[in-house]
Amino acid sequence: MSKKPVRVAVTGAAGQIGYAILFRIASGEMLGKDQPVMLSLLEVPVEKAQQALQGVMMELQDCAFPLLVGMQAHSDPMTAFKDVDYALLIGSRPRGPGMERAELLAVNAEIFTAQGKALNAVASRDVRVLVVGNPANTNAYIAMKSAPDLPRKNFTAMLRLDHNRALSQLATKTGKAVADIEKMAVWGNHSPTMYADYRFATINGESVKDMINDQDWNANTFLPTVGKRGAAIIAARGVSSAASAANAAIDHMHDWALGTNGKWVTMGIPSNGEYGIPKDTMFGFPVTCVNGEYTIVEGLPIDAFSQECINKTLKELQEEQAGVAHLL
Ligand SMILES: NC(=O)C1=CN([C@@H]2O[C@H](COP(=O)(O)OP(=O)(O)OC[C@H]3O[C@@H](n4cnc5c(N)ncnc54)[C@H](O)[C@@H]3O)[C@@H](O)[C@H]2O)C=CC1
Ligand SMILES: O=C([O-])CC(=O)C(=O)O
Repeated sequence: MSKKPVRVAVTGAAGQIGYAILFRIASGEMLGKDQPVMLSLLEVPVEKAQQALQGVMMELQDCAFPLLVGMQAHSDPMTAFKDVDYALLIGSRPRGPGMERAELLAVNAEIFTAQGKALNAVASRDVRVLVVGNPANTNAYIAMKSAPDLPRKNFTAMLRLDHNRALSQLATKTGKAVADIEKMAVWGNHSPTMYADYRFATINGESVKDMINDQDWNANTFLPTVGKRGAAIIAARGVSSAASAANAAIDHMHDWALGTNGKWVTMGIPSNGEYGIPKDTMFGFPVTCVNGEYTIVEGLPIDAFSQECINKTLKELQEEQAGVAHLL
């Protein structure tokens, strides 16, 4: 018997990432090739955006995806999020010329407060939320805080792009296959302060740290390359990463919903105090997933260099959190 369809909301559906992700969700790459989906697509109530969204929907229709059993365009989160099982919050306000960080945080706080409240009011009580729109961790924190009737653990932020970037850099450095790398971890904020940590990583059981054996490369090449990759892509393309961001969002939701078979992945999730990260901080942690639930990989030793990196990214997140506290 075929599975009952699930409702998937995507915000910013007519944007760059929207265009790169919707076709993959509809083809079953996110939730499985046996899982029918209904898409609930949210865009701003602006004629140009709504018209562009209609165009994307025409293309989705033209793909005749067997798993796509329904789709609707929306301009109000209260209708877009009705009964949704999964919500990918991609649309957000980008930083404009001369815009201060505080101003960016404030305009996004408004968007994610409204969307958190709408999820709280109308989404499935089990909705799983991924925030992609930047600043992703703080936007996810705002949405979580605005949805007190939903489980905190169901709000997550996207660190998977940093995780995947780190895997590729390590594969290139070691000359080994990405698929053979296990136990990668990325800690903290989706920003250049994130700490991509390969101390526990293995390739066919061998330690990646021992294989590379170069702390200077770690501190002065690897970490800045992964941390500043978003900016490097903007410099090269003129616009920010979209296909790789969409791919990371697919990976994040896929693994959360369908499990990781014991493999570690990175998710931005609300802390419960693990590794000394204050409760509720939306922080990148290594996790494993089984049956729609994630579990933090606990008990990893944190050396002095790692602690310094973790403290730095935590400090930035706490400053972002403090910057929006009066709006929550
Ligand atoms: N967490 C991560 O790893 C990454 C995050 N991003 C972030 O993802 C976001 C989206 O990126 P793109 O698709 O390239 O941007 P884009 O500008 O191409 O598209 C964003 C879309 O969101 C819509 N939008 C804005 N506010 C909205 C709201 N309140 N409700 C519904 N829709 C809304 C806009 O009309 C626009 O169509 C940006 O904030 C970007 O910085 C991008 C790459 C990686
Ligand atoms: O840097 C940006 O603006 C987009 C982004 O988050 C990334 O590519 O990691």
